[in-house]
Formats: sequence, structure tokens, C-alpha cells
Amino acid sequence: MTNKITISTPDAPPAVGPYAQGTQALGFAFCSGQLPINPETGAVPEGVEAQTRQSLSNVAAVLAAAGASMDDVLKTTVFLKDMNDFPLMNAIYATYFPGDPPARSTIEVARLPKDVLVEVEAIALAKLKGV
Ligand SMILES: C=C(N)C(=O)O
Repeated sequence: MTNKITISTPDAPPAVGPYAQGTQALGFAFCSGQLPINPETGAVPEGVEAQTRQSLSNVAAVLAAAGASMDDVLKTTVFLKDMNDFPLMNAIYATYFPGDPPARSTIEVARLPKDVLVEVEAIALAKLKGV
């Protein structure tokens, strides 16, 4: 028996591989790396600013399905295709965390699924369930 709960929501894009949109256990929610895919259209917007916005909106949707919000985020990881996009990504990212921002790591990677420019994953506090 496991206390692991799978997070699943139509408000974020479905996984593009064998992983859950997120998981939840012991008061924490783990949001998989969110690609900047619009969950309604399946489209990826142009440019790192729009892509950062979409990825973070998808993170928020996954966390909402776990009863958590962006205020509950403890740690994120941002994967960037090009570290030159760091300032543009930061400008959008900051609007999602207007209060105390969470811990974060930003990593430049050679390539991301769907050849997107950015992907964001998150760990957040969530309501205790399944214990
Ligand atoms: C997009 C992902 N989170 C993945 O492929 O793991």
C-alpha cells in the first residue's frame, strides 16, 4: 500500500511521456516539469516570455489540482534552452511569485522535449491526503 496520490488535471497539458503531471504525499506536491503547452489547444506559444508564462500557468494548474497554490511553492527548477534568455525568463517568473519567492535552480540544457525553450518543475506544500 502506498500513500502516493497521482495528480491529474485537464487544466494542464497531459504528460508527453511515461510520467504523471504530478504526485502528492505527506503534505507535499511534486509538479513534473511543465512544458509550455497550452492545455486547451495543444499549441506552444512563440518566444521565451510566452513560454515561461505558459509553463508557470501549467505549474499553477497542477498544484491547484492538489489544493496548493503558487504561494505554497518551496522549490522550483527552471530548465532553459539558452541561458541568454535568463533575464526575460526572470521578468515573467517574478510576476508569479510577487511575495517571497521559493528556492530555485536554473539550468541550461542542450534540448528539451518538443524543442521548447523552457520547462519548469516545482515542489510545494499541499494538504495532507491519503494518510
Ligand atoms: C516533460 C517532462 N517533464 C518529461 O519529459 O519528463
